[in-house]
Amino acid sequence: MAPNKLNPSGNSSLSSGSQAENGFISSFSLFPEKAVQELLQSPIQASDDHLIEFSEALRTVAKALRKVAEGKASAQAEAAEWKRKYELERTRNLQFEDKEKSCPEHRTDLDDVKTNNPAKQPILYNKANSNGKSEECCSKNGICSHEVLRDGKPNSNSKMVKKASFKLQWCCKGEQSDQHKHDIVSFERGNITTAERSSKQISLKWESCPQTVLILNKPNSVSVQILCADMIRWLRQQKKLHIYVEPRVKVDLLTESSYFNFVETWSDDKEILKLHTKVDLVITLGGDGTVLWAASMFKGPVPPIVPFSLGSLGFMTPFYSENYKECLDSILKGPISITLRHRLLCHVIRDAAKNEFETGEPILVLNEVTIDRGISSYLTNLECYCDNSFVTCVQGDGLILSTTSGSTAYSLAAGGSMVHPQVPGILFTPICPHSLSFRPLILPEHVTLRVQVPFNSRSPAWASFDGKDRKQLAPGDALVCSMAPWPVPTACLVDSTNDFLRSIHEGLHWNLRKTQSFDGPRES
Ligand SMILES: NC(=O)c1ccc[n+]([C@@H]2O[C@H](COP(=O)([O-])OP(=O)(O)OC[C@H]3O[C@@H](n4cnc5c(N)ncnc54)[C@H](O)[C@@H]3O)[C@@H](O)[C@H]2O)c1
Ligand SMILES: Nc1ncnc2c1ncn2[C@@H]1O[C@H](COP(=O)(O)OP(=O)(O)OP(=O)(O)O)[C@@H](O)[C@H]1O
Repeated sequence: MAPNKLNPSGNSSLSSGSQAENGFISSFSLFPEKAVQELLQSPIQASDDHLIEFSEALRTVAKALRKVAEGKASAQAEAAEWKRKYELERTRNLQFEDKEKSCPEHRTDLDDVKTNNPAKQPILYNKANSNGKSEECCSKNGICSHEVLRDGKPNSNSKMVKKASFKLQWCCKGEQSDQHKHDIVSFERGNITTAERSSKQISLKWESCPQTVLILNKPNSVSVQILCADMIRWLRQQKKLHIYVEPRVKVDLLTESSYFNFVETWSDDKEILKLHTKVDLVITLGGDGTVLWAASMFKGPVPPIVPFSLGSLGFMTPFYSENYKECLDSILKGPISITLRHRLLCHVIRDAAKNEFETGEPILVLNEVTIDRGISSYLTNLECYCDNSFVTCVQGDGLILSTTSGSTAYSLAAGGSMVHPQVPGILFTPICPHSLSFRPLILPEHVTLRVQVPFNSRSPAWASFDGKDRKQLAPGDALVCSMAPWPVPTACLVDSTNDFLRSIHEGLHWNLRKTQSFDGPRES
């Protein structure tokens, strides 16, 4: 039997099987094949026309739906941006109000700062010191936390030590400059906050001595445990510092010796939220993962981090543990060259939520947020919007939204460019896109990105944050992401550029090639 529209395979046994089950088909089987085809010719053509009409209608509906989704995305992105701005402004206002209450004579100058009067910005205010002498708080080439910290309310907890004050300075090509200093970085009570991002070399100078250090260890490492105990003894005996460790580390230390009774920790995870108000300096003992862990503990401002390398790669860990005493000695004296590593603030927005504000806690990432297909074998289908514009639909294994610090991590493996960590920007890197023309992008730091799992997606997507905390994104859910106002200040061994270049040379053997010899053909 030849193939035809009713029986494309031409398989007669199949059609006879159908006859038994289906009276409609069996009535057609009484006609000869040609007659059946003639009979069906005109209705099938008609139904083809209907199909064409129907598919055109579907296309129009899809277009309209895309428009609606774009409108919704743009409204939600705008709402997220306004929420971020509102929260930032509110925090600042509360801090200013606190200060005004505790120090009403500063009202005029603070008002100038509040209203961004550039003429008044560089100098915060002067205040009589304990000897009655006038003391300038903020010197010419930087901003300092001196006054802010000195004015802080006395803490009810007698064990609490006030945070050390410090001054931030930055320079361009070796020259110090205080231009834009209040636009770029500000801090209240010793917490660093960025209003805009700086691309200059930044140096931190202590105004008073650091007194409290938090040490974070990579787990399950004997060498880290030994180094940590040794470092704590030295910091206590030689530097008279207060020391915090994680509860698990304190247990290990006490098992070793009751000498470590003085080491402080926390019993309730809520106390972690207040750590930034107590800690002057964070020391990490591990690899890049421990720096990511340290950053994740601070949901707002982050104290300066000194990362010691006890891992295999160490892009963010420039300090060698062998000479930790000299390193810490010089860091505690200052000044320290620092890299302000920008973070991304991510919100998962559930379609079931009635509005943006019903969604879960925002998540901060230092490297990247990844949206991938998880265990599903289907292509991801992710609609991406940047501010109010449709960017593209990602069809492939997924998408990485990375900071410039994370550009040497997962994004690099997916074909993204390596970017100096001090460059402000968001990397938009597809993972195995099923399209030859999908090249990675680098977007400016001020944009809000939205990645939406469309309702017609064949499977859910999965978001993970610095390689952790996987969350399912069901069809209709979205992830909104923008640059966070709280960078992670990490101490540099030399400076941010030297450290970055050293890490790509040593860590990745970047552009390593034998030099061509002079011995050979050359231009005459
Ligand atoms: N295919 C990949 O390259 C791949 C896959 C998954 C996760 N990752 C990365 O691992 C990170 C989590 O790190 P972890 O230590 O918790 O997990 P991990 O122990 O699996 O280590 C992953 C590796 O990434 C390196 N790394 C981390 N941050 C880096 C950075 N900013 N620059 C260069 N290398 C970096 C680490 O040194 C480590 O060698 C994620 O944020 C992601 O960037 C990479
Ligand atoms: N204090 C900590 N508590 C819990 N987990 C931690 C802590 N510090 C690090 N981790 C986790 O342990 C894992 C390994 O840490 P890290 O990358 O520092 O060491 P590593 O794997 O030996 O280094 P490298 O990746 O350079 O070889 C990471 O996933 C990190 O998130």
